[in-house]
Amino acid sequence: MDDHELVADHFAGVKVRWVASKIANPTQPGLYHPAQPERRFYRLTFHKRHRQLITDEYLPHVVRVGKEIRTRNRQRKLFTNSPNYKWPTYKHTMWSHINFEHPATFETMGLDPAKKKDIIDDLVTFTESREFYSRIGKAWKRGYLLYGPPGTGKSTMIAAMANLLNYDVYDLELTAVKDNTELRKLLIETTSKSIIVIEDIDCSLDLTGQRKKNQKWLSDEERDGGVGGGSSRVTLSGLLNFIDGLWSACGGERLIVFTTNYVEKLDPALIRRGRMDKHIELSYCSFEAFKVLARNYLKLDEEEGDDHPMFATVERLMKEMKITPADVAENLMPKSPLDDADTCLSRLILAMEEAKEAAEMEREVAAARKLVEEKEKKVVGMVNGSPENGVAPH
Ligand SMILES: Nc1ncnc2c1ncn2[C@@H]1O[C@H](COP(=O)(O)OP(=O)(O)OP(=O)(O)O)[C@@H](O)[C@H]1O
Repeated sequence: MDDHELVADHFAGVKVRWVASKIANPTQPGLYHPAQPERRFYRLTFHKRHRQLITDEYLPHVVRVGKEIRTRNRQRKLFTNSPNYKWPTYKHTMWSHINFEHPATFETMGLDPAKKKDIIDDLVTFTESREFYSRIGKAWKRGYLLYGPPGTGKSTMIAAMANLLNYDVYDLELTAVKDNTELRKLLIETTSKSIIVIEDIDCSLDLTGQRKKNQKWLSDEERDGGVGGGSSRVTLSGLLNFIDGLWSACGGERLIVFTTNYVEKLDPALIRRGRMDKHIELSYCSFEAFKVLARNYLKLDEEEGDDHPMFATVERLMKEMKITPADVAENLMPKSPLDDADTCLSRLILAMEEAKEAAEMEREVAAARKLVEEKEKKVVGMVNGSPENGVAPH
């Protein structure tokens, strides 16, 4: 607001007026008195019969909405503990950061609409549940496990989550963490309204549940599944403490997201509900997901987007073979200024047909190999005279 500008507002049927004012500082700057800044303030006027409403409800409302606007407008950050990122920071912290500017949104994600809605609803409900969490005595946090083959959109979804909720992202590189103590320190430095991400959790730690028992020469931490190879000594139990302890140690809303290509490799303790509350499978591209991508990449309008003549072929091929959203996206990407929707769709169809042929060929080769192996077994059985494996020699 400019000086002396008047702004009217309405709250619960009551009209109030705000005026921006300032008071110049009366003290003259001198040798021992540096110039003081003027004092700025807002004058709020309303009828005195509304005093109760204004002090009890309106002012808290203004503060809350102000905070929301500030959060919405703030520049979000991507923090990382990776030793490769070394930007100078104002004060030394364990995280370095850059501005988070990933453009992914749920609208642009190729995902089945029902699944998309379910995830968005879950996230929005979480952010609006501060009182609920406090009432049931749980820390205000939620864990998501994103799993599926490479190129199905796990990282993209994390960016879409951050953009939807206006959260910062802490990309935790577990292999760069020295030990459990350092893990805890990193955790304590994270702020509210953030997503803590551990990508490819199966590669970061020995989390298979196959603890290295009977190896007496190993330290407790190494036996417990500490990261091997490097200098990190983060263990599975350290990570479990991280997830559980974090929430009790830090207030404010936080999400923790793990991604993996091999969900079956993970220790069940790590992904049980309560730690990873929502498990989301990201899989090969469905026809519904393809339509979202086609609409975005080819700039088809709503009507054309569901109706392009080549879509029927894509739909048929999608039933006969598997293709990741990443491969669909790559094929739909124009490769020259002359590429139009038909060119991009033809390229995608060709790629799908080639991939289907290659998969069929692979299946045939595998079947032939199996046949040869069975024949070899039979011959060996005949030579050894085993009646189970083949015909016994006369
Ligand atoms: N569901 C999707 N919707 C839109 N784009 C996608 C989707 N999945 C993948 N992509 C595109 O493919 C690229 C790779 O996707 P992404 O990195 O999110 O996959 P990922 O599942 O995290 O892979 P990885 O397991 O290898 O880390 C992205 O840059 C994005 O453009």
